[in-house]
Amino acid sequence: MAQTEKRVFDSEEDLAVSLAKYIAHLSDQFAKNKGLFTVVLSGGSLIECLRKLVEPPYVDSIDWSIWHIFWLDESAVPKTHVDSNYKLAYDGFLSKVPIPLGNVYAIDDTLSAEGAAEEYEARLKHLVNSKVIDISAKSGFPKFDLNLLGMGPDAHVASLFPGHPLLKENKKWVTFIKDSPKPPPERITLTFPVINSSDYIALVVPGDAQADAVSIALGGGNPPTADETLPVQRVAPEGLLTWFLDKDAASKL
Ligand SMILES: O=C1O[C@H](COP(=O)(O)O)[C@@H](O)[C@H](O)[C@H]1O
Repeated sequence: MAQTEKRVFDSEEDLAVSLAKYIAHLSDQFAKNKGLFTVVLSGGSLIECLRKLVEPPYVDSIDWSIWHIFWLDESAVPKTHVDSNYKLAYDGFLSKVPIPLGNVYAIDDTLSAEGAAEEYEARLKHLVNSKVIDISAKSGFPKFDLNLLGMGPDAHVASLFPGHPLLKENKKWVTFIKDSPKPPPERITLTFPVINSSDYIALVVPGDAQADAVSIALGGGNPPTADETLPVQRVAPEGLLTWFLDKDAASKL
């Protein structure tokens, strides 16, 4: 069982402030101990929750030069498309902080979903060889320092959806889906073994739409189908899992 902590805030604003402090603290810790900080970004509401990080005091105190940015999942659409997780992250976060361009590893938007997944896995392997990304001694999968996860109302994380065979992928680092129940249908996603090799995972969940899923994951409730755990219930990092909930998301706990 992963080491887990739960933080509940009165408002989404308080959640965003605490998330910025948490990330800034980890960034300092990795700057001192490793000189590098590998960070994985989700799409969705996560990016809006990072808004305090691009404001003083954090924007000025963080050593952005050590940050290396990766994507948890991406839609198979051009980077200019409204469904692009790259576009969301660029507009809301990356364009506001001085992370070196060469440290931003976007998923290739010129390839098919299958091709982009293969290319991203090859790129991650290259970055392991060049010692930008660690490998977990325990799992043999890439080990990111911080994984910033969101969760959908159906308890999906990344592009790993309830009941989908991809939940059980245990060999690939990066895979693709062509029948996503949430549009757009074609997506690229990191797999659970990679997600769970992370040193730190922040599961950032604002809003009441996710309250049922939160209550199943944290309150011991039953998943909709008894024989199938929800995607979020499979999140169990080697390091520390911290839930960031506002009071609406935690309302059914
Ligand atoms: O489709 C996606 O949804 C999840 C959850 O999004 P949210 O808006 O409900 O927080 C997101 O984490 C993922 O990156 C995205 O592709």
